[in-house]
Order: sequence, then C-alpha cells, then structure tokens
Amino acid sequence: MIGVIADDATGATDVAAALSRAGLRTALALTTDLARWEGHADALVLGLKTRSVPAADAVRQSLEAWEALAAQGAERVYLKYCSTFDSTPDGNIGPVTEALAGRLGTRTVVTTPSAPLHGRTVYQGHLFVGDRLLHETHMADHPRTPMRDSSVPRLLRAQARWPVELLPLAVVHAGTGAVRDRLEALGAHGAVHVVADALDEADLDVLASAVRTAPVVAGSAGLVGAIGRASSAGSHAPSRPPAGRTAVLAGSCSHRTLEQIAAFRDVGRPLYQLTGGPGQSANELADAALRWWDGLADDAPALIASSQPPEHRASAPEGMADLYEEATGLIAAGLAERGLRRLVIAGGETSGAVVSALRTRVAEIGEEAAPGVPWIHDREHGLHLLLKSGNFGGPTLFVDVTGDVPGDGSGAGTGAAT
Ligand SMILES: Nc1ncnc2c1ncn2[C@@H]1O[C@H](COP(=O)(O)OP(=O)(O)OP(=O)(O)O)[C@@H](O)[C@H]1O
Ligand SMILES: O=C(O)[C@@H](O)C(=O)CO
Repeated sequence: MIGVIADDATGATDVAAALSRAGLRTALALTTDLARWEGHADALVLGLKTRSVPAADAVRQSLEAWEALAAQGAERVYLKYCSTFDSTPDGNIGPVTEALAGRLGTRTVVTTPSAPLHGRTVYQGHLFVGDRLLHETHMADHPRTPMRDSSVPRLLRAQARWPVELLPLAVVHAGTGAVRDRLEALGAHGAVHVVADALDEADLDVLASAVRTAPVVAGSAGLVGAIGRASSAGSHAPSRPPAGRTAVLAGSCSHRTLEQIAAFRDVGRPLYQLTGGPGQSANELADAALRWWDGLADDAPALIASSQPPEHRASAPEGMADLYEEATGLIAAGLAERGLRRLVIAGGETSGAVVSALRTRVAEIGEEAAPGVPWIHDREHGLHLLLKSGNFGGPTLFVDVTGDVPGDGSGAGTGAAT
C-alpha cells in the first residue's frame, strides 16, 4: 500500500482524487488515530495541518503520521506538498522530507511540484503556474506563505540540510533508464533532494517508473497520480453526494476563490462577510454569522467568507488568520448542529480548522466537482464535504455546487485551476 502524508486538508483531497482517478482504492484519513480503522485500500492518504507550523513540529507530526500509515500496511510514503510550493524559507518541506527519509532508510528523494492537470510545470527547476513564473502570480501575496521566488531548488535549499540537485528535462526525456542512472550518480556522494523537471503527464510517467520502488518520494498530486497509474489494476465509479441545502465557508484569499465568491454574489445568493476587529473573539464572530444564517429561508444556499483581496488585508491587525480559521471552524460546527449536511470549504488551512471542529476522522472519496476537488463523505457524522484548494475550480464553482439558479444559464460546470 502507498501511504501519503499531505501537509493540508485540501491537498489531501487533491491527492486522494488523483489516486482514485488513477484507479486505486483510496482512503482518506484526517487523524493519525487510525487504530480502529478497518478499511481496505491500495492507497491511504493522511491529511495533516502542518504547512505553516514550525519545522520541528511538522517533523514530529509527520513521523507520527508515518507510524500510523505503516501500522495500516503502508510500505512507502509520498510527502504531498502544494503544487505552488507554499512554504517560506523557514518552512518545513525540506526538514520533513529528510526526517521521513531517515526513518525509511533512504538518502535520495525525488521531489517535484509539477502538476500538469492544474497547470503547474517545472522547467530548469523553475515552477510555472500556467504561463507565468510562480512569483509573478497572486501567490506572492498569500496571507501565510507568500511565494517570492520560483526556483524550486533555491526554495528547498533555504530549508534543507541535504544538498539539492536538479534532474533536468533532457534526462527525463531520455527515459526511465537515464533517470535511474542520473539518480544513482547524484546519490553516490551522499544524501540528496533531486528536484525533477516535468512538463506533462508523460514526463511524470517516466519519473514514476524510475521511482517505483523508492521508499520516499515528494511533490504535488502530479507525480503520485502517475505512481498510482503505474500500479493501478482498474477503475471504479466514485459516488455522487445527495442533493441538499449547501453552505460555502471561505477562508482562502486566492484570486480564484475571490472570483468564485464574486460569481456567487452576482447571481444574487446570500453572502456574509466575516470581519474581525481587535479584541474580538472567534466565538463572537461565529455567533453573529450563525444568527445571520438562522434568518435565511430554510432552503437558501449561503456563503460565509473572511476572504479579502490583498489591499484590504494589508491594514488588518496581526493574528487575523488564526482568528478567522477558528471562527470558521465554529461556524461549520454550528451549521452541522443545525442539520446541514453539505458544506463547501475554500482553503487548505481553513479546511483543516473545519474538519477538526467537525471531528471528521476518515472519509470516502466521491465524485470530483472540479479537477482535484472531490466530494468526500464523512459517514460517521453523515456529512458531505467539498474541501476546495484555494486556486482550484472554475469561477462558477460555488454557484454550481450550491444548486441550480433558475434561468441564469450557469449550469453545472467544472474548471481548471489558476
Ligand atoms: N481577511 C483576512 N485577513 C487575513 N487573513 C485571512 C483573511 N481571511 C482569511 N485569512 C487567512 O488566510 C489563510 C488562507 O489560507 P488557506 O490555506 O485557507 O487558503 P489557500 O492557501 O488559498 O488555500 P490552499 O492552501 O488550499 O491553496 C487562512 O489562515 C485564513 O484564516
Ligand atoms: O497542490 C495543490 O495545489 C493543492 O492540492 C494544495 O495543496 C492546496 O492547499
């Protein structure tokens, strides 16, 4: 079984969708307490909330996650980080990779954020989002992990103790044998992170076949999807969530999420803006939002968002990110107590806060509402959740997943990432 450790909740659903799409029976866990889990899977994805925590804490949680996966039969591990890298110079991708490699007894780790399905490609070690270098996109203004460099080797070197080398596209294009030879040569001098170029799924397939038996591999959902394809025995039809009243909770401040919120507002659906002030508690913020919800018509979909564009966030006091996450978790728990069964959450950190407030432990992977955005079913609590990565889904995703709008022409639709 392949074990996957994802550093946030939306990343976990993205990678679970990739493995499920590849035909693997895939289970999703959002807790390391898997002792009573009795599922059967070819791939088990464990979603943590470690993206923005100090390296030592992330290492401790990731090693604990590995123990939980190994106890369920995982033989090797894939460390899933964001396809836009989302990690600052004091971030933890390097330290966690090295700790997992130490635990599993390997010294060469191939790593790539390339995810062609989401428009992420890596060339000469530089990460592109569509036709732009990462640092030229809105990711430069991310509230927690502003990305101001696009060179993956440089980003990783700032965090890593091991050297970082590049596996260039020319070697990938020369095929599996050439990649294996280069990995062997790079590993001959000691431990090493190897950042791999990849422009399309065929490149990822070559890398996947070269790392088929590697104990530790790292990257976005792209490479592990290819690993899944290489070991898959078939395909299966994911289930569709039942229709019903739906709320959207948004904490992502990404360009795409802001567009999705605007599209929801523009078709006249109810929107509540969470605005925290100094000294305000998460409980106060959540109570006010829930009072607003209680005043809506019984079947009205609604959106509650803290999301703001960068120019509005610039003047916000310190600590707002934590406050909004906690408030959004409390709102989700309040909505579930009121009987709501379908919740859409935008943003990985925000989703982590919500699944923890809802006490979601394991979930089944259902149909994708957009590439990398599958519905998940928390059977224990009877909840259907759509944990949406900040940059994913088309502009009308929130409109599409909250029900039909009579006569507005915005039928069901999916969309690519930005
Ligand atoms: N108005 C705001 N001011 C400051 N921070 C905010 C505001 N609204 C939300 N935040 C915080 O910004 C962060 C957004 O991160 P989150 O991971 O939820 O979204 P994302 O990074 O866009 O999504 P993903 O990780 O899936 O790509 C959260 O910590 C959230 O609490
Ligand atoms: O890789 C991505 O872009 C997403 O799965 C993600 O990690 C969002 O937080």
